[in-house]
Amino acid sequence: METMSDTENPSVEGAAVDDKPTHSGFVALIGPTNAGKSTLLNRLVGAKVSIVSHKVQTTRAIVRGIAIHDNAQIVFMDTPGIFKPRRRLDRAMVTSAWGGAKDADLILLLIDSERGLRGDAEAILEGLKDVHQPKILVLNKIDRVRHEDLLKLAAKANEAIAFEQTFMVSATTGSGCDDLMDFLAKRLPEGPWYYPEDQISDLPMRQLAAEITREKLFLRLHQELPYSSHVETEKWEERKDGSVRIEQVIYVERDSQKKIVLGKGGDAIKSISTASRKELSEILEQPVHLFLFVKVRENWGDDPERFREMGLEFPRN
Ligand SMILES: Nc1nc2c(ncn2[C@@H]2O[C@H](COP(=O)(O)OP(=O)(O)OP(=O)(O)O)[C@@H](O)[C@H]2O)c(=O)[nH]1
Repeated sequence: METMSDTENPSVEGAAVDDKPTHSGFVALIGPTNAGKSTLLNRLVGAKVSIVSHKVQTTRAIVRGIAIHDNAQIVFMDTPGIFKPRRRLDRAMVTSAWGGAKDADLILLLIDSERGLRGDAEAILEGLKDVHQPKILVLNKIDRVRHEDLLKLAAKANEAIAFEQTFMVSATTGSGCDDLMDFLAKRLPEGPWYYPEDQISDLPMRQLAAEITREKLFLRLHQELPYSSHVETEKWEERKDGSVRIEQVIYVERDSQKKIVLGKGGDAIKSISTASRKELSEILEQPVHLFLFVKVRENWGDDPERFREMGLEFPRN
């Protein structure tokens, strides 16, 4: 793998092979839950770094995907959904999301154009007024709405905030995504790249592996399981034969949830495990032996230790 200090890597010197200057920077994706942030991130980065599921509030900690487009390296910060906080964990997520926005070079506000500005979107627009970075509006799910409604929505949002640009995209079909990337690549400041070219995510592998299992868990059980479940990778053992043994614990809050995760005769856990193992071995390009355990841990949503593990700050009030 090339490193930033590798003199062979032309980007380190601030100029790419064709002598055009390199650009790089951080882009925060902000938006109400279910706006499609994870789907868009996966499309733009071209590799799975975040969870896509039908369940709201799947994204907890900030994860990043890195896209290379023309001479630019675009580092995306996928923020947790911003919504009205109830529990402490929820409040930490909101704080973390805004924190992410303030660290970024550019802010992308992603709106589900079918839902428009109702509910959380309005609160986010309000919050964005205090954020000074350049803001870009991205209307998503354009495959679901009429063009004239899109134009009305764009006008309304631009009345509330002075967006530098408005894009209309569909994260699922990819429509409009190239234009967005062209813009971001040019708009980010000139400068050397932050990460080696072949690095797609700076999420530690253990955490990425936990995210993958969590995704399978939600995909399989999204009707029955509350989003309060959590996956941790406890052991990671590279073996001489080139395979890896991974042990993960799925934490739930109640015994009844444990039964759901296990399923009848272990059906559910088996299929979650198979799906996760398959994807992990594709990503890691090595055979994976995956062992899943289910444990009940009550009120983990109020446990400071969990916050630390997820890279969040425990709120004091
Ligand atoms: N029709 C359509 N559906 C989309 C599009 N983008 C995302 N979706 C769907 O919208 C739902 C939510 O997408 P996610 O990417 O999980 O949304 P998110 O903003 O990351 O959600 P949180 O993690 O809860 O913040 C999923 O069912 C996606 O398949 C789109 O462009 N068109």
